[in-house]
Amino acid sequence: MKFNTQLIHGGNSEDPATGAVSTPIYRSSTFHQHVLGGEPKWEYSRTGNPTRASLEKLIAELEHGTAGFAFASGSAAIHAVFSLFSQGDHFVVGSDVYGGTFRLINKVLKRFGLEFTVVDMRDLAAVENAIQDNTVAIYFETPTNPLLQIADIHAVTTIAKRHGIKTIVDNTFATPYNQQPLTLGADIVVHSATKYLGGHSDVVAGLAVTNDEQIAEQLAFLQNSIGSTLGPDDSWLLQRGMKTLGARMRVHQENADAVIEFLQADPHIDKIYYPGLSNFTGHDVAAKQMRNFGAMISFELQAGLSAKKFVESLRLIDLAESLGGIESLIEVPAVMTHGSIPREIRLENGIKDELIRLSVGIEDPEDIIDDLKQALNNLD
Ligand SMILES: Cc1ncc(COP(=O)(O)O)c(C=O)c1O
Ligand SMILES: N[C@@H](CCSC[C@H](N)C(=O)O)C(=O)O
Repeated sequence: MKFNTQLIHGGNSEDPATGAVSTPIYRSSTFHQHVLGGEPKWEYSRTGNPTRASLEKLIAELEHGTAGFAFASGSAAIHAVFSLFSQGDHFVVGSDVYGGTFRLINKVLKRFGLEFTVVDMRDLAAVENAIQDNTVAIYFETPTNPLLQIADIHAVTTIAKRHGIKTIVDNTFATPYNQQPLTLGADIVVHSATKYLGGHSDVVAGLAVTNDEQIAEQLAFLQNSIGSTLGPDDSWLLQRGMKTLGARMRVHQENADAVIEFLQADPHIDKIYYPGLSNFTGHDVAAKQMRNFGAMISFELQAGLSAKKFVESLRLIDLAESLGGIESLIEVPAVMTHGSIPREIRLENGIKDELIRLSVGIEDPEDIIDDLKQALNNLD
C-alpha cells in the first residue's frame, strides 16, 4: 500500500466487532472477562484500548515500525522513551531541540540521574566525540525547532551503531510524509502528534514508534506503568486528522514555496532559515533524506525592525504557540515556545531574541502573503 492509501486504510480500517468503517470510540475503561485468569485481548483501557490500538497500528505502519504507542502529549511520549533508560546513562542530545524537551531534560530527567551532552548534530565529528563509555543513545530533531537545522539521520545512526548505542529521532517537523527515520537506521521515532499529524490544532497527543522488539516490549510496559496514555476520544480525533496528512502536506508545501519566494524578495527580511534554500546548511542532506522540505520557516527582520510590532500587526496569521495546523501560526521562540531555555543558552544555540517562526497553513497562499506584506510594510 502506498502512503496516502495507508493513511486512509491503515490502522484497523474496519472495526472487527461491527464492520464500522470509521473506528468507533471505545469509551470504556474496562472490558468484560469471560474466563478468570485468562488472557483477554482487552482488559483495561490504560493497558490497551481498541480505538487507541488502531491509531498505534497506523503510526507504526506509516513510520515502517513494528509497534506504535500513543500518549497524552508529545512530551509524555518523550518522557516514556527516556524512561527506557536508567540512572547513570548518558545521552548525546541535539543542541536545537524543542524548548520543552530541554526543560524535561534539565529540570526532570537530570534529577533522576540521566546525563546529557548537548551537541550540534550537523557536526558529525562532534557527535562521535561526545559519545562516552556510559552513552546509551543519541536524541535529536531534524528539521529542528525552531532553527530548521538538518542532521544526517543515516550518518548519525551509522555512528550510533558503531558504538552499540540507540538513536531516537523527533520527527514532528517532517512527519512520516516527508521523512521516515526508522528506514534510515533510527531505533525510535517520537512525535508531537499535536502538530501536523493531528493537523487541526484541536488535539494534544504524542506518539512513539520502534522496529525493535525488545524496545517495543519495554515501551508497552512503561506506557502501562506510567499511564500517560491517550484517551479514546483523542485517539479517534487524531486518527481522523491523520487520514488527510498527505493531502494537507501537499498544500502546506505549495504555500510554503510561495511564502519563501515572497520573503526572499522582501527588503524587510534579513535572514531566512529554511532547508529548501539551496544555500542553507544541510540543504543537500535534507534533499537526500526528505521527500520535500516542509512548511516551517524561520526568519529574522533587518536590524532595528521590531519582531513584536510585526507579529502584532498580522490580521490573518495567528500569533500562537504550536504549528502544523491548517491555519498559519506565527510566534517568537525566545518569548514563547523556547522561553523555558535560559537566554544565554538560547543565544549560544543560535536562537536570537528577534527570531520569528512561521508555520505556513493551507489557506489560499495569496491571503497569507498579503497579510505578511501588510504587516511588513507597517514597519516602515
Ligand atoms: C519538535 C517537538 N517535539 C515535542 C514537542 C512536545 O509536544 P507536545 O506539545 O505535544 O507535548 C513539541 C511541542 O510542544 C515540539 O515542537
Ligand atoms: N507554553 C508551552 C510551550 C508550548 S510550545 C508548543 C510547540 N512545541 C511549539 O514549538 O510551538 C510550554 O511551556 O510548554
